[in-house]
Amino acid sequence: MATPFLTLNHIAFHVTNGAALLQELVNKFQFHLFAMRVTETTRQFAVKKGSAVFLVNERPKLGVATAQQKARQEGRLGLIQECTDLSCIPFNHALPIVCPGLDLLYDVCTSCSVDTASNVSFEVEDVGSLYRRLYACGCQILIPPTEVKDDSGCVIYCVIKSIVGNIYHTFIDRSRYTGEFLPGFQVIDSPAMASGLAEITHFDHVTYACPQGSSSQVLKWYEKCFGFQRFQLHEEENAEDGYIISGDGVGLRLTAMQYWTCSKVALSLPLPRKQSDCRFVLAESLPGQGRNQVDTFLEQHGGAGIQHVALYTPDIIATVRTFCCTGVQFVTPPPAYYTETGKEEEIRAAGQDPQLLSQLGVLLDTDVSMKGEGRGCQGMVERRHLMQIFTKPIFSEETFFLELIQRQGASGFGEGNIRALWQAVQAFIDQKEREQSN
Ligand SMILES: O=C(O)Cc1cc(O)ccc1O
Ligand SMILES: [Fe+2]
Repeated sequence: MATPFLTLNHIAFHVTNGAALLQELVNKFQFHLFAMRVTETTRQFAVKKGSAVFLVNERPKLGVATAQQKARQEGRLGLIQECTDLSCIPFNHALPIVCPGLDLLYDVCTSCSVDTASNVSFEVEDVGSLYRRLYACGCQILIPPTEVKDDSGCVIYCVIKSIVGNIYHTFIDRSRYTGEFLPGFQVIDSPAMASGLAEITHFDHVTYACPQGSSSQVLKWYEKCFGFQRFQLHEEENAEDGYIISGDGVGLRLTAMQYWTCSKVALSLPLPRKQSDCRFVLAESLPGQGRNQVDTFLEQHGGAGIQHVALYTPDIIATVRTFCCTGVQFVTPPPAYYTETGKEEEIRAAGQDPQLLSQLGVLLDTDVSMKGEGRGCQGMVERRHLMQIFTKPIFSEETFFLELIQRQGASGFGEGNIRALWQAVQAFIDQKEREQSN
């Protein structure tokens, strides 16, 4: 079976209060609200920054739907006011329309009772053939290929369930659609906020929190169904075990995978294959290491799911500075991180200011490798850098958070950063638990 070419279209949330998450993404993370769909029972908001698009799905208000349907049948109700109060949207734009149809479009309602990021949606060339492949693989199909049209054309999409927790995937062929987002959405003509000093270009990776021992099965499923391939995060990583980081309170196994995307730059034959920009990381805790953030996620989320999404920024310093002013809260790395032997020199060698990084809580790791070795010439040391920071959880539970990442040549993850990020998240969770028990 030919490997399907995928392009990330959007990542969708399912939340109880869509307007609150919208506010957070727009006001704090400076995403731009560009399309929305409001029905009698549900609201869907699409926001973007660079090529990173989030879709905020508000859980349908089923009680309201039933009462309203009844009222309407009895001729007691015209347009429904209750669900269309969008006064919290920080833009002046035309009053929202009430679209026909009660359900969410391009998604399904997740059974998850807490707020969650649960759908990674891809653009594909041929939904029909992908659907046949997925059907043959025994995938659970939630919405078979379905056509949706509006004045700008039509798309075909299907939705399938991943084997990981509450994660779904929507596959969309939008080759016959010229609109901004997807049919059924009202495009919002609001000026994009100047991205200014907080530029995000794309999603760098999506990390799933998985139960212990499940990563290899998940990897096999994604390989079989979508042609994903293993991606090595670290040169010392073992093919069977993944990248294991343990000791000093850390007990983490990471396994990464990537999909193939068809380069849109040159569509000449042979069909160009390009590694995806966005990778998938499977994170599981190691046995016997005590309480930890992956298991906290599984407990509070009610099972496996998307633990975090990493947003790529070409200037992490400027982005973190801006986000601190807009009210984004970041976890604090262990203070010892910046005073470790050699860290200051390492940061300086990367062209960064150690004091500034420490003030902002940005982590920097270096991947050192030999270049030109074994070819008769003298090996040269090549240093590639990686800077990262994690936000505090976005919802009220210790579940989903965002990451900012800037890569300077390094394509994997460094152990120092993973340890420090783990400890930073753990310190936050432990502190919150202490506060709650007092
Ligand atoms: O960043 C990642 O995708 C992996 C990761 C997960 C986690 O729980 C803590 C640190 C870390 O680097
Ligand atoms: Fe990450």
